[in-house]
Amino acid sequence: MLVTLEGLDGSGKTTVREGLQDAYPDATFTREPTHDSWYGKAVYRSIEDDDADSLAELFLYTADHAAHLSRVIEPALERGDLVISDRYADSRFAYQGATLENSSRLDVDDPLEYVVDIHEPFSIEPDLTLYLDVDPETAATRAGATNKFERADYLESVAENYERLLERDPDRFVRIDATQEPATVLEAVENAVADAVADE
Ligand SMILES: Nc1ncnc2c1ncn2[C@@H]1O[C@H](COP(=O)(O)OP(=O)(O)OP(=O)(O)O)[C@@H](O)[C@H]1O
Ligand SMILES: Cc1cn([C@H]2C[C@H](O)[C@@H](COP(=O)(O)O)O2)c(=O)[nH]c1=O
Repeated sequence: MLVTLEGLDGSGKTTVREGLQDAYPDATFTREPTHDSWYGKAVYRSIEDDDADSLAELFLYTADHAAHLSRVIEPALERGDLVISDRYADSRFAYQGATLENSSRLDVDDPLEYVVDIHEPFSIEPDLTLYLDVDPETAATRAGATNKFERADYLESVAENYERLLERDPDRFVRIDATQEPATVLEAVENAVADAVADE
């Protein structure tokens, strides 16, 4: 089973992941951008570059996702592991959908749909996606505004895209109010994962 954690920067994904590691010690925990591949390193170079080409950046993230799937996710799912990924394809739909909406690099009506379509032929849809819901101001403050994505005005557009994704896929997403105390957020997440595992 593939479970993904999604949300704005600073929404608390890392905090939740650490709690889930205690509850599910045998699960495969992973993340995007990946931390242990040259594809992920290329993505982090792009994140640090305020002038990065937005279209090139989309394909860097997508290349990292392709390698992540073949090297980590697919083998773990084939072993029968519970796989929990801190960010996954929805981050691309929401973040690069927002970046490309405000750029002249792509001549399409709906950048979010374009990014979804790119993934369709090769990616795997998660069984469950936990959306840690915080407002953009709280997200930017918590994240510390250390890179170009962690600005409240940009995160506003990203949050709108996440709302579109939740609307189009209500059975896959579970919305968690991530402005609550960390322990309450973790409890809600653990309950949602336990329900999904029990239903499998
Ligand atoms: N529920 C919460 N209430 C208040 N503060 C929180 C909560 N969850 C996390 N934090 C704090 O917010 C900051 C960001 O949390 P965390 O690193 O878990 O978020 P993240 O979603 O992984 O961020 P990023 O996407 O930027 O890596 C940390 O200082 C963390 O202690
Ligand atoms: C996977 C992915 C991530 N991003 C953005 C979101 C963050 O601002 C950075 C790095 O993520 P982290 O969890 O804070 O380490 O990258 C993105 O724009 N598109 C993606 O597909």
